[in-house]
Amino acid sequence: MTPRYVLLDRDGVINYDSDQFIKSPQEWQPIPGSLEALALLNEHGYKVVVISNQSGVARGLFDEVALQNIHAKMQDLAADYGANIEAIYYCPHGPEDDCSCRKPKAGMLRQFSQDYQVSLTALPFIGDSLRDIEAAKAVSARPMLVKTGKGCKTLAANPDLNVPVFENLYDAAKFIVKEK
Ligand SMILES: O=P(O)(O)OC[C@@H](O)[C@H]1O[C@@H](OP(=O)(O)O)[C@@H](O)[C@@H](O)[C@@H]1O
Repeated sequence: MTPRYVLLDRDGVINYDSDQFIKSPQEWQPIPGSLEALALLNEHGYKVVVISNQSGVARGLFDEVALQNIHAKMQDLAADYGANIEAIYYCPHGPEDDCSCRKPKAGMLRQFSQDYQVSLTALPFIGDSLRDIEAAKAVSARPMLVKTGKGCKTLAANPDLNVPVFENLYDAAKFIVKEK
């Protein structure tokens, strides 16, 4: 059976976000229910892929070793719930770097599609920011907004978004797995 995928933003969706960035494993703390959400998706045949902007690298706030250590903690805690994150794509560049991978550009989504030979059309992409939604729409994926992280601010600033909105990742995961 061809595996199905769900794409996730990281900060503000899986873990608490911070205006000071998430700079270390100690600062990476899961949002309640998010690790259970990963397990729920896996149990229903969905593989989970993270798509994340990490401009803190370009800003010199942390290096890629620290980022790898953060992701090792995320994977370890997910495994404690029987969940697995299939892949993590991140953009280490800053707003001024004019790269092709920083959301709202869709470079990371396209790279995933190429790596896994998976169509992005209608693929769920769960995020908390407008740039997550825009990146999804750029490749005809299926944006879904959560109200955690920057989600409430995103909703208030963009009342006509016309995307499904969920309280949190667990509610979004329940919605996805209930679909045929
Ligand atoms: O939500 P994802 O993509 O997983 O990661 C977002 C983070 O990389 C950081 O993105 C920054 O945006 P700028 O990169 O400064 O525009 C700020 O919003 C930080 O608060 C936030 O922690």
